[in-house]
Amino acid sequence: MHTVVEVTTPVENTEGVPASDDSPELVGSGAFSPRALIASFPAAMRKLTPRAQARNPVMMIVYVGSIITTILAILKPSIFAFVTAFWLWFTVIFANLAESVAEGRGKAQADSLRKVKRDSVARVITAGGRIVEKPGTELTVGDEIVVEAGETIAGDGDVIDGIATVDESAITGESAPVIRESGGDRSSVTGGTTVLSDRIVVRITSEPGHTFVDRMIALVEGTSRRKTPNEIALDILLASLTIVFLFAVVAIGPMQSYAGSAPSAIKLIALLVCLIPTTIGALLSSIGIAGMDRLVQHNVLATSGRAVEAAGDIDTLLMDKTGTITFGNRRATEFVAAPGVSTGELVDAVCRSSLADETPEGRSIVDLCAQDYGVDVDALRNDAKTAVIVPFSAHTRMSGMDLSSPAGETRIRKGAADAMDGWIRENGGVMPTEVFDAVAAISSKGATPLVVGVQIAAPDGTGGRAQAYGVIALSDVVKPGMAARFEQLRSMGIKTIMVTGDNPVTAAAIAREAGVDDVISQATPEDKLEVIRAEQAGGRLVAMTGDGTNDAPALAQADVGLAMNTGTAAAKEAGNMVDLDSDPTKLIDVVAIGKQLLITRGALTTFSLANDLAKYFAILPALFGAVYPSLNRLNIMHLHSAQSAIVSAVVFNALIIVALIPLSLRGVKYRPSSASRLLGRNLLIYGLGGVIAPFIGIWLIDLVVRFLPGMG
Ligand SMILES: Nc1ncnc2c1ncn2[C@@H]1O[C@H](COP(=O)(O)OP(=O)(O)OP(=O)(O)O)[C@@H](O)[C@H]1O
Ligand SMILES: [K+]
Ligand SMILES: [Mg+2]
Repeated sequence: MHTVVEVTTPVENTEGVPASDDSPELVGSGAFSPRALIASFPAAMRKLTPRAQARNPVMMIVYVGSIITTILAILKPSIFAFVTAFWLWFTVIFANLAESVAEGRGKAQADSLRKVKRDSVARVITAGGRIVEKPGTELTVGDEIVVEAGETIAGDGDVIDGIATVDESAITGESAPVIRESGGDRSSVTGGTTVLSDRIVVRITSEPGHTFVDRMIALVEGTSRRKTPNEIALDILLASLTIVFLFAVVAIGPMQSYAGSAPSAIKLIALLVCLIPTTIGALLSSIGIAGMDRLVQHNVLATSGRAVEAAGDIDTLLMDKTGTITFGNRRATEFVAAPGVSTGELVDAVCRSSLADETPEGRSIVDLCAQDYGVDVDALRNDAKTAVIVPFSAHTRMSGMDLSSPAGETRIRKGAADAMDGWIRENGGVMPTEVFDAVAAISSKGATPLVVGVQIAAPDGTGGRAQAYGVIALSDVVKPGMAARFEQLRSMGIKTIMVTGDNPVTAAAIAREAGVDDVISQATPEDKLEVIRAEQAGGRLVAMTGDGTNDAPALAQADVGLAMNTGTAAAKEAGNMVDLDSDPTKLIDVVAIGKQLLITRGALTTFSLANDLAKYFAILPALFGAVYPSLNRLNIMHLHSAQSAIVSAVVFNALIIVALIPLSLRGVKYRPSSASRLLGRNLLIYGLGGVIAPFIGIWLIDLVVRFLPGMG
C-alpha cells in the first residue's frame, strides 16, 4: 500500500464567499425618502378604482364612506361636510400611497433588469448539426445554443458541453467571474449574463417570457405578489372587527334619536372610519412588499411571500455539503493503489472509469491522469468506442463503463466506498483492509474518496472476480466564515444539519470544520426528502439549502427552499428562494428578515387596534356630551365641539397612516431575543403608544380645526 503522488492544489474559486452586509449594486433605493411619497402619488390615485379597493376590505369601507359623504356634502353643503369628505378621501389615498411607495422601490431595479433583457441573437444547433441564428426571445425549452467568449447568453439553461467563465454581474451585482461547466451542480446559466472565455453549449430550460430575469422583474415590481395565508387570516380578522364596528355605529343612530337628537349620517360614517382598523388595513400590503424587497437587497430572490414568513419561524436548517458548505469544486488530487496493483494498472483503470463520466469530478480525474501520468487519453477513448457507459447516479453513487473484447467483458467502476464495497462483494471479490484504510485516511482530511474496482471476465466466460484497484481522493474546500455564521444560527435557536451523499468520515470532517450541529451521511435524494418530512412531522419548520438536482425534491418539500445560484436549473426551480451569492449562511439574513416582517406586522396591528380604541374614548364625550351629560366627565381634552372633534379624529386617522409608512417599509428593528420578551416589549411600545397617540394628536389638531368656520 503506497501513496502514488499528490498533485494539483484546489483551484481558487470566488463563488460562495459570504456576502458582506453592504450588498451589491442591484439594491433598490433602500431607505425611505419623502420624495418617494410625492413620486408615488399618481400611482396612488390610479388605485382609486372599486376593483383595486375591493382587495382590501377595511379600506373598501372607507372608500364607500367617502363616496356617500361626498354625495351628502353636495346635497346639503356645509364646511363640516366638505372637510370631512375631503379627509376621508385622503385616508383612502394615503393607504394607496403606502402600497405604491412600497411597489415603487422595485421600479428602478426592474428598469435595470429590463436592460439585461435587451435583444440578443442566439446561435441554435439544428437537428442536422447546422447552426442557425434565432432571436433570443424566440428560444424554447430544449433548444441547444452555442455561446462563445464575449457573447451574451440568450436564455436560461444548463451547460451540456464545455466549461467557461461567466460574468454574472448583470444579475448578481458581483463582478468576479464564475465558472460554469457541464455535468455537475454548477451547470446552470442565466440569460443576460456574458461568457468571458471559452465556448459552451447550453440547453435552454425556460420558455420565452418566463425566464429568470422575467421572474426577477415581476418579483421586484410586485406584480406576481399574492396574499400569504397569514395576511389572509389577518384580513379576515380585520374585516370581522369592521363588521362589529359597523353594527355598533349603525346602532348609535336610533339610540341618539331616542335621546332626542337627530343622527347625522356624516358623523356616523366618520366615527366608523375612526373605529375600524384603517392603520393596519392601509399598511398591511406595504409591510409584505417591503419584506420581499429587503430580501432582494440581500441578493435573495423569494418567489413566495409565504416562504418569507415561514423563514421567520425556522427551527431546522438542512444543507448539502458539496457546493453549499464547500465550494463544490471537487478535483482529483491523489491516487492510492491497492496492494498488488501497480501504478500503471491503477491509473489505467482510473482513467477508463472516468472517460465517459461527464461530471466535473470525472473530468478532473481524466485531467490528472493525462497531466501527471502521461496517459494517452485519446487512445483510451478510441478503445472505449464500443463500451457501454454507466453514468454517475446519485442513487448508486457509482459510475464507470463496460468494455467488451474477444476475451469477454471488463467492467470498471468507481464510486463511494460503501457502494463499491457492495459491488465488489456482489461480484465475488473482497475489498482489502488497506483500501479501507486509504478511504479512512482521505476521508479524515475532509476529502471525498472514490474506490476504483475492476471485474475482468474469467477464461470460462463467466464474470470473474471483482477487485479493488485503489482509491481516488477528491479535494474540496469549505467556504470561509462558515463556523461563525453557524454559531449565529445556533444563537437564533436554529439547528443545522448537513445531509450529504458522501461517507460518514468525510462528512464528519467537513461538519467539524464548518461547525454544523448534526450530520447525515450516505444520503440519497429520497433520504434528504425523508429527513425534511420527519422534521416537519415533529411540528418543526424546515429550511433547506442545496445546489444539486439531487437536492431538488428536498428543496421543494422544505418550508423555505433556498437554492444556490451556482446550482442546477432543477434546484433553482424547486426552491422558493434563490441566493444570488450562493451563500448558505444567507439564511441568517433570511430568517432575520422573516422575523422582522412578522414583528412589524404584529406591532402595527397592535398599534392600530389600540389607536382605534383610544380614538373612540377620545371623541365620544365630545360627540355625545350634549345628549348624555355624564360623558362630559370623560372629556379630558376639552375638544372645541362635536364637529371639530370628528374632523380632528378623521384628520388624525388619515395622517397616522402617512406617519407610519416609513416604519412599515423599514420594519421594526429586530434583535435576536426570546419571542416572549419581544412580544412584551412590542405590546408596551406599540400598545401603549397606540393608546396615547390619538389623545395628543387629536387634541393638537383640534386646536387648529376649531378656527375653521362652521365648527360650532
Ligand atoms: N462522478 C462520480 N463517479 C462516481 N462516484 C461519484 C461521482 N461523484 C460523486 N460520487 C460519489 O457519490 C457520492 C454522492 O455524490 P452526490 O454528488 O450525489 O452527493 P450529494 O448528495 O450531492 O452530497 P453533497 O453534495 O453534500 O456532497 C459522493 O460522495 C461520491 O462518493
Ligand atoms: K381607524
Ligand atoms: Mg450536492
